[in-house]
Amino acid sequence: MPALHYQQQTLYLDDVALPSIAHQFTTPCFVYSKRTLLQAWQAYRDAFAGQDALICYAMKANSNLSLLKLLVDAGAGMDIVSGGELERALLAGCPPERIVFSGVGKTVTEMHRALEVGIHCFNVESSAELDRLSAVATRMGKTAAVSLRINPDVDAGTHPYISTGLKGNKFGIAHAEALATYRKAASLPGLQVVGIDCHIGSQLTELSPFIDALDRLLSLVDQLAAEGIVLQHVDMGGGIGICYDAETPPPVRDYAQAIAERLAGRGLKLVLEPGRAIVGNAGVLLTRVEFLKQGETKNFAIVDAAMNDLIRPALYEGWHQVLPVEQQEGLPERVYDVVGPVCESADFLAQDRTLAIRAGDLLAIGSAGAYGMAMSSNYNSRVRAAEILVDGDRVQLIRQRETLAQMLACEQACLPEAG
Ligand SMILES: Cc1ncc(COP(=O)(O)O)c(C=O)c1O
Ligand SMILES: N[C@@H](CCCC[NH3+])C(=O)O
Repeated sequence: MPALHYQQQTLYLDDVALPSIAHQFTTPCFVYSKRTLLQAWQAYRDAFAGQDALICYAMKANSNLSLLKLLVDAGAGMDIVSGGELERALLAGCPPERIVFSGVGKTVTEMHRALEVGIHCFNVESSAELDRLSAVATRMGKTAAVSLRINPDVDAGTHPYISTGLKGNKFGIAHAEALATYRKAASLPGLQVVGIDCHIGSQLTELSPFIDALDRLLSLVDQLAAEGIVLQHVDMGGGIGICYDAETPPPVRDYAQAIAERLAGRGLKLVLEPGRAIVGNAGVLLTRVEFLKQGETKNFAIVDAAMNDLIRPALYEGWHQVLPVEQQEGLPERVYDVVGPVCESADFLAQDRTLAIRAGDLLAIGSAGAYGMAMSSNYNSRVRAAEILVDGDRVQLIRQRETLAQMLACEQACLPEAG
């Protein structure tokens, strides 16, 4: 049984009817399937079981503590990009030696904390970052394990805003600079060079760009070894893309096999940082239609979720499935833009969808588990949505809806006393 399915015209996530969730928790809210989340994790774990692999879930995709804990308990490491994410990983019980720290702008404070707890590795993205990390580690009397993120200049064929491995992107160290930067890293105090990494983009639905990038990294590994800089691991960054619509991403087993063939006999450990592939299809955004409105050239379904809850359509023209939660018979089908209440024309969740709906109906926005809640904001002073986990027929609140008081607290605390 697929996680999302209709039973007598009502949409269920696993064994839970979605109207009951809306009734209990109101909308908008994110609803996740524990079974789908863990299946996606296990697919990665099983595919790489024969290799010496550390799979670090990229929590930027969804950093809900309860979901992190489920993944940590299932054996996941964590890929983090900030001090905040580090604290989340630790709160979820992730052993520090299973944490890798990515990102172009790590602060002194973040480096200090990561060294203090003893993370597995820093994925360093520039020569200036090497200097800073060396200084922080030396001051603390520690040694920082370092991997250099190399920008392999491979076209990932994904949306330009989520492509990261091209020359024009801010990420990583240029391929041409790689050897010189490794020499520098090897010479600095407080650092131990252990790996090489890349991340060429997100939502890749073909293997060839990953493989091209790996081949470029391995050629560097060989050149470094010839100079006496022997690496222990190669980190291939994020996971394979997911199916939002009609995409046909390759099975992770094929990816694992292609990597295994290339790493055979090299004695290199593998690190991976999948995010979207683990959590993307485990979640839906549940929303209610407030009004139907006929514009001059378009019909609008105005819903209570908005771009502040799910920004992917506005930001990258991300396509998400829209499913009526209760299918109605006898209603006319119309083509709608599904839009939110935010004052932006880009505030749409879907465009040009044929739906048979009425005001008051519930809609489920599909594949909203990754980069949904994690990218949400308070724009238009909207509170952040609740998050709910479904486990078979059980329902668990895993994040309360933010209250207005919570949203206002940081500013209210700065207001001068009345009087
Ligand atoms: C360095 C790094 N690792 C991992 C990821 C996770 O990528 P994905 O969600 O596509 O698996 C990202 C995001 O694109 C990233 O920037
Ligand atoms: N946030 C993006 C992916 C970029 C991930 C971070 N490098 C998305 O929703 O597709």
